[in-house]
Amino acid sequence: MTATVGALAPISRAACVGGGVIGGGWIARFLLAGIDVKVFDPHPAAQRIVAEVLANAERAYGMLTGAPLPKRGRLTFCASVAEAVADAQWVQESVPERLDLKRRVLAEIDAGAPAEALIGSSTSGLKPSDLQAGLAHPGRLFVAHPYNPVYLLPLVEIVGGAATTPETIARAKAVLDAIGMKGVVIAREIEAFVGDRLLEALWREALWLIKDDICDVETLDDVIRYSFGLRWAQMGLFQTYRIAGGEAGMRHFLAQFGPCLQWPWTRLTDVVDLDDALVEKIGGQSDAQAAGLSIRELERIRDENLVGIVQALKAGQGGEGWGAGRLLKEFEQRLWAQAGGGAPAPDPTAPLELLEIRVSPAWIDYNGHMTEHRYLQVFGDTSDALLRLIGVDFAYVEAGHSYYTVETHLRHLGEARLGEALTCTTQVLAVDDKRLHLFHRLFAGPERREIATAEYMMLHVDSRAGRSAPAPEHVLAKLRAIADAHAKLETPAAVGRAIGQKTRLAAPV
Ligand SMILES: NC(=O)C1=CN([C@@H]2O[C@H](COP(=O)(O)OP(=O)(O)OC[C@H]3O[C@@H](n4cnc5c(N)ncnc54)[C@H](O)[C@@H]3O)[C@@H](O)[C@H]2O)C=CC1
Ligand SMILES: C[N+](C)(C)CC(=O)CC(=O)[O-]
Repeated sequence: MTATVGALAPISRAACVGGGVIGGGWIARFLLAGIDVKVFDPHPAAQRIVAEVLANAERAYGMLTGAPLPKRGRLTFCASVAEAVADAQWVQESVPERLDLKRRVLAEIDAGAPAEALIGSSTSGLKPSDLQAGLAHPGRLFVAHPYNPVYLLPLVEIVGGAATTPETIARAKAVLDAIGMKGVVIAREIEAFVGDRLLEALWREALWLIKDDICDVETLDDVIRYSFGLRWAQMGLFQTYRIAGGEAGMRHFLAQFGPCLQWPWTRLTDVVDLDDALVEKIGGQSDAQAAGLSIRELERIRDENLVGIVQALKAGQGGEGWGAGRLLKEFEQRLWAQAGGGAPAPDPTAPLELLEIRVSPAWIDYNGHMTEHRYLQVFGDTSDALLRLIGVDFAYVEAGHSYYTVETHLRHLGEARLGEALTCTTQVLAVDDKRLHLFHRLFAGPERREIATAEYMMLHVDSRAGRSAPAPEHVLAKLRAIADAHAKLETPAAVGRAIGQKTRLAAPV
């Protein structure tokens, strides 16, 4: 992003021990929150794998938000656990799911990390008390169980063991909240916590359905993704079933479907034997379902879909946001608040670069490229970025003043494709005590193809009185500084152009 802020969290240094599927996701999550990360993973391809996950994460963030993310943290690969954790404020352990291995690695982390460092384990099911056994400082160890992909899915189950201090839990929650995650504290430790208890039940049942030839893996996945999978992204199990009880709600639902629990609707108590034949059956059907797409390609498709879902949820509940969408909205507001204000340093040789974003999946129309109203959104976001730069931020608007757009002339010059990087620049053409005349230009791709321009007239308003009003001197001073610098730039040929102008000029023939 062009506009960046400092690290968001109460921490600025993390260590990740294990950089596989989940460790790689944590690394990306921390780095993109502006936190420096040191990594230890003995796998010979660890650096390549982490780089690929990070590239996917950056692509996804570019599509997810136009808010000013912090400057990316520094990534360092280390030769030992001790070197990785030596100055860490948060250490995240993500080594394979084996108690003996985790205990050995956690003992090394505990011995090498500063006394005040938090130590989270990504374990999917081991109890934190079992991980704490033998540690010199067990009070700072807790389970921080994330969901794949860690850089997009916000939930972390925070589970304390017998020795974990309440202060550790509170500090862990504060760090996660600050980096846009949702740390939920699980009241009592239990193997597999809450999420994996539920997933394990579904997984166990699914394996039986495949083994017993009730359906194949693709049919099973279709049953989920065309039905309750869609519901679960926005409401959980209980709220969904409350609605399913009709006007009488949850009590009626329990009365109607409670007896089914006694019927043979489940084989959950039996564990399926994952013998070679079943592994081969599932593996073969899964290969066919993937239709040649690599894991990285599937990850990118998954990420695009998740971005689209979270963005839809951001617009939910009348624009207030809902669930994971509301969390994103609140996170973005904090990012804007942290980035807002500050004296502009106008570069007299060029228009201001105020916005960088990638084309989101939800922005693509039936023509296969960015749909027209998203151009206006990008230009609007660019105007907002300029306003924040001159001090017209949330507090300013809440105090009853703002700039409103009164006229826009948008020209479409080219197309933008899914995932493409967009950059928007602004030239301040003129300023007086009420009016602000701007010219934005939108560029796509690394070669910066100019794909649109927008000329804006904005008016300073007293929003409570509902009429225009002069802007205060501190805002005007910042604007004039930019306008004076931009006065030396060439006025774009399209300024003042009207629709159909050329046709009208040629009409007398
Ligand atoms: N894969 C998933 O969907 C999820 C996994 N988890 C948990 O995350 C942890 C890691 O799982 P994955 O990332 O899936 O496994 P993975 O196999 O993808 O990655 C494990 C990484 O740990 C490294 N490693 C092995 N020994 C090590 C050592 N002594 N020191 C440092 N690194 C070492 C390996 O080289 C590998 O890169 C497990 O506890 C798992 O239960 C949690 C949530 C979801
Ligand atoms: C399969 N799993 C137990 C490792 C899954 C998880 O722990 C959470 C997830 O991301 O599904």
